[in-house]
Amino acid sequence: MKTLSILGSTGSIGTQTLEVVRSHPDQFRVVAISGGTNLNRLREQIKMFSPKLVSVKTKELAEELRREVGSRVTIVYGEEGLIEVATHPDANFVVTAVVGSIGLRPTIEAIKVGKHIGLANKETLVSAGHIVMDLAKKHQIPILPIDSEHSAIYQSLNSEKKEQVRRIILTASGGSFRDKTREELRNVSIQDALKHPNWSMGAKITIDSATMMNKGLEIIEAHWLFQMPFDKIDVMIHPESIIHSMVEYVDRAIIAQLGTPDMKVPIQYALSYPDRFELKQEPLDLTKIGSLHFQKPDFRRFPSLKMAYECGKDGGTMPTVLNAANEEIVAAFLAGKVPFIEIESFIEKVLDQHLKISNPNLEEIMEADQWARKMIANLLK
Ligand SMILES: NC(=O)C1=CN([C@@H]2O[C@H](COP(=O)(O)OP(=O)(O)OC[C@H]3O[C@@H](n4cnc5c(N)ncnc54)[C@H](OP(=O)(O)O)[C@@H]3O)[C@@H](O)[C@H]2O)C=CC1
Ligand SMILES: CC(=O)[C@@H](O)[C@H](O)COP(=O)(O)O
Ligand SMILES: [Mn+2]
Repeated sequence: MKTLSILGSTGSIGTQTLEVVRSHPDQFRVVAISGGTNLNRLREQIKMFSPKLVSVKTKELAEELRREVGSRVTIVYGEEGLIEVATHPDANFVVTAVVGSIGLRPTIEAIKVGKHIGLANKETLVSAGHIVMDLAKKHQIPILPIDSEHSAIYQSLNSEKKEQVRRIILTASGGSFRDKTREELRNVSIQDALKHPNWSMGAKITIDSATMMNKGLEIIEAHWLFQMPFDKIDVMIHPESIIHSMVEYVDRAIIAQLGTPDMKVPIQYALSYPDRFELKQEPLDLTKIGSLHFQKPDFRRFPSLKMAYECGKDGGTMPTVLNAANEEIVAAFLAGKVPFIEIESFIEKVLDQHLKISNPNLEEIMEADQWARKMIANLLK
């Protein structure tokens, strides 16, 4: 039986993780969950899954929830609350489905106390991949990818020798505005940006898909998860999101994982690994789809991709700053403070001013993260 702590249980990945748990009650039990501000969803989840520990974003929300649930559930809050959820002694597996680099410290603490990790929270690896992967190696902790592309790669690598991999090919839908020129991006609305063509996801990642920063973050995520150099990680636009990613081997064989766009597949795979469990879903019928399409991405159209490759290769605190600046400017876009077309130029300005620290420790990572956030705030004034 896997006993789970779920960081971000009220979000898109969190709720789908709980659906997987519900369909296999004999395999999984929920021990601890965390949400941010969505108390209604947490109330439902407490009723349905009876966790021992629940974390929320603020002290006030914790007090409100505590009054309702009494002593049968422990309620905690803030970053320390996330860490308590991630390290709960009764859990053996942590699903990191919180959004943003706030997931970093809880993931690190979970690894230190021996929890296996199902990782959806890509910002953690982008921000401090070297620290997280070194710790996982030291404590012999498996990090199972939940991100659909990385799950596809994990399945396609199938324990073949790393030296025999020629390249990883990450597929990308191209996001909400794939066929628009940069000129046409000038007047797009928040609502339009939030309409992903294939996936229903949280707001932040949906905007990242539209700028293709999501793919940029995924390049860095793949670098750390699979220990691949950046020149062996390619991106290919594939509008249908049926091929979730591929691995090309030295003999030119390409192995891919396919499926309808449904995050329950990679979530369940991470939870059930090394087994596979039944998943009730319409089967993929390629004869109904008929044809699949592929394009090379244009770096001028999607400057986030270029920035991500450059920051990944530069290393040190550059990816940390890229990620934190992106989180802040996407939040500003979603709050109506900045037009979509300007997202990348804000990030570029912050990167230009950053004095890189090579091989940063956790404290230096946190400082670089905070510095980038302040820089965006100043630029927005
Ligand atoms: N959605 C998807 O299909 C995919 C997502 N991912 C990755 O998974 C992660 C989660 O994405 P997604 O589920 O879409 O995001 P959502 O926005 O749907 O959910 C985010 C979760 O994080 C919580 N949260 C946000 N801020 C805080 C905070 N400051 N403190 C505590 N909790 C917080 C939210 O709580 P609340 O809502 O209660 O405020 C919610 O539970 C991201 O890193 C994303 O890149 C990767 C692949 C696919
Ligand atoms: C479902 C998932 O893993 C997302 O990261 C998805 O890949 C986003 O789609 P894009 O390919 O548009 O970034
Ligand atoms: Mn993805």
